[in-house]
Amino acid sequence: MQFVDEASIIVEAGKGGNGCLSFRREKYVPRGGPDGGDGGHGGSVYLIGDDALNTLIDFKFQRFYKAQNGQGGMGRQMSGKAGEDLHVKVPVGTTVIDEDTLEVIADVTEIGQVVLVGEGGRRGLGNIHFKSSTNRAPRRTTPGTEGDRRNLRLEMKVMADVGLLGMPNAGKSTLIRSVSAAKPKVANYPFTTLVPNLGVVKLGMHEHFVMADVPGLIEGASDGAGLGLRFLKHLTRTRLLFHVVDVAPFDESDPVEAAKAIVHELGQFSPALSERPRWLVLNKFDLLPEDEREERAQKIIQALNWEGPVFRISAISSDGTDKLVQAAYRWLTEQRRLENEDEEALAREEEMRRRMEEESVARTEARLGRRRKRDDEDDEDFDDDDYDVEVEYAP
Ligand SMILES: Nc1nc2c(ncn2[C@@H]2O[C@H](COP(=O)(O)OP(=O)(O)OP(=O)(O)O)[C@@H](O)[C@H]2O)c(=O)[nH]1
Ligand SMILES: [Mg+2]
Repeated sequence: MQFVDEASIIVEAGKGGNGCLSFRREKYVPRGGPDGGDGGHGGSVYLIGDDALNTLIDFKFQRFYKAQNGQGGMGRQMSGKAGEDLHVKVPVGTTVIDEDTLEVIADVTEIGQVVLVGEGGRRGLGNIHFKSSTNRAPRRTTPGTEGDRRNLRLEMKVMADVGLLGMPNAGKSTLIRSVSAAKPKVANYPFTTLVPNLGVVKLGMHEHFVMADVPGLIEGASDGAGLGLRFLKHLTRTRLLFHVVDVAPFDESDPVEAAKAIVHELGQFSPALSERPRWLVLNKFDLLPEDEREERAQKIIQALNWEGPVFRISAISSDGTDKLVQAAYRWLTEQRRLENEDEEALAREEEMRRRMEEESVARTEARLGRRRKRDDEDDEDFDDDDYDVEVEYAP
């Protein structure tokens, strides 16, 4: 799954300091010569690639970046201090675009890569420079020039490694809140999540993976019920799916039926996606008395003929979530290693992508057919063009 994380910022380099107009004034030295010093150059703004950052979220809170102005020149031939440069850290993988000309200024692809985005203003010259044989008392100076000011758009493509799948209210957003810094809205009603959310799950300094929370699915979604299946396509590029099941729905609906419905909808939407590695994540165990838990788990596992990994968690109290994300991280790392080593695995992955693309084309065609039939219906929901989603951060 590919999300585009975006931010708009303004960078402003420092103004150059003005040159100074001054004459020597000392006792016993009448009519001293010019001694106005130069201004200092304005500080420049640079972006620098940093691998400790994974998202552009910080730029939503701070939009304005200004380097220091150069100091003005002073009497007694003293130059002003240059303004300090400003280095703004951006995640590796950031594309920098001039928002006014839409020109791509740079792709930050390496750690420590430095990109000049705002050049500091030039210093002004003091009157000391303008002394000549004909003019011994020049009153001329030059002003410092303005620093560059630019509106920049930062864009970063984020791939989600793990996608969450489940009924509305299953606790998907609660899970992502508990294991990452993302804070999507959580509420006890269906369809709380309306747009996909991304969370970066950190396990250590450099160990992390990205998890995507998408709106819940319900039975009939493949025919357009609820929010439909359009969000599922965002899961097609994840490596691993967590099927989150609420083991104790508050409306006392049957968790087994709910779990089956998801598997069914997934198969309807995309046979290829339903072959993606998937783990069963049984959630809200805290709501069951201890002596009923295992029985409930077994019931769901058997009804689904489930043979893959199963995790029992309580997203709200973070019970079992550490184990889950650690297992996922190990699995993802192993998977990447295999893919790097094994050309066959790579080819399988390519083949899977190709199939998903074909399916997507077929779905679009089928929808167009349906649309022609009922063209009075609201077809906004069936827009296939929103493949790239802007990442939504909760405030
Ligand atoms: N007791 C308990 N409640 C939970 C747990 N996980 C989630 N909930 C509650 O279940 C409700 C739904 O949680 P959400 O995280 O919003 O569910 P969701 O799957 O994101 O729902 P949609 O966005 O509507 O698809 C909220 O009231 C949560 O507080 C849990 O482990 N235990
Ligand atoms: Mg949600």
